[in-house]
Amino acid sequence: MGVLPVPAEVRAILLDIEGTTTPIAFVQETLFPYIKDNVKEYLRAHWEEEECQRDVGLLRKQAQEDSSLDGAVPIPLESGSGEEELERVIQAVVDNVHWQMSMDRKTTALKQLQGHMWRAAYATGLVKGEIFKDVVPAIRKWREAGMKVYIYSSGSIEAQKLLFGYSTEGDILELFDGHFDTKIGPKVESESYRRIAASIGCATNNILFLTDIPREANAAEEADTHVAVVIRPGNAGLTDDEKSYYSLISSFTELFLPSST
Ligand SMILES: CSCCC(=O)C(=O)COP(=O)(O)O
Ligand SMILES: [Mg+2]
Repeated sequence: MGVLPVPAEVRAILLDIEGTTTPIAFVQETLFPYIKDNVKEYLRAHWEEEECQRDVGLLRKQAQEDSSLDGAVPIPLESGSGEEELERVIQAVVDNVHWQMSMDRKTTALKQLQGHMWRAAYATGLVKGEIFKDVVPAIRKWREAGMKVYIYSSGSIEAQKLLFGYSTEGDILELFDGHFDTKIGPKVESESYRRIAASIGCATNNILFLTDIPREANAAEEADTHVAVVIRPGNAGLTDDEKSYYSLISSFTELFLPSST
């Protein structure tokens, strides 16, 4: 590690969040416990709202797709009215959310609900999005050098905007030219990177993707996107093969842009 020259053809930097811009500990020890602790109350309070019903509908559909998986939790339709019936369905949603989270599933259904639930946590100041110190100054420099900067996270776009809008560095949403989540496709599938390039309006090799997860780096690379794996405190260790194969950085300041002499 030290200095990583950015290929001259790169026009856009695509950033993962957890383990890249943000400590894994913040996601695992602050954001996720908030969901586990509050999901039942949230569902009770918002059940009649259209957005909540859409989220439950997505979770129910996902539960049907997951029905053959070990430990899968089905979500029944409400049959009839009454407090007891409502509680039965809400409990099934809670159990489903807990089950998905126990495996750190990245389903769009789970991520949509999480994004909606975090709104109150950020807006009331209970939670502030943690950002590594090198991130903001580096992105400012990249942008000054004419680079476009995008986010691609499994967290929903709404959750991404909350994290950066209410961050330890203030509201830094202006630093990003756009956001992508799993609605464009999973991060471990190369087609997602082709779709992102098409959406940005560039070729896949005009993009440099920074992530902590080798499987994601591999998918991006298969689509001919440049990649670097980010080593941050608390990230999962890499194998020796991964360490020697991928370009590695431990701080965004290690990226060297051709025009930043
Ligand atoms: C952006 S909100 C919290 C992040 C999250 O829910 C998640 O699953 C992290 O995934 P990433 O793709 O950013 O590693
Ligand atoms: Mg990550």
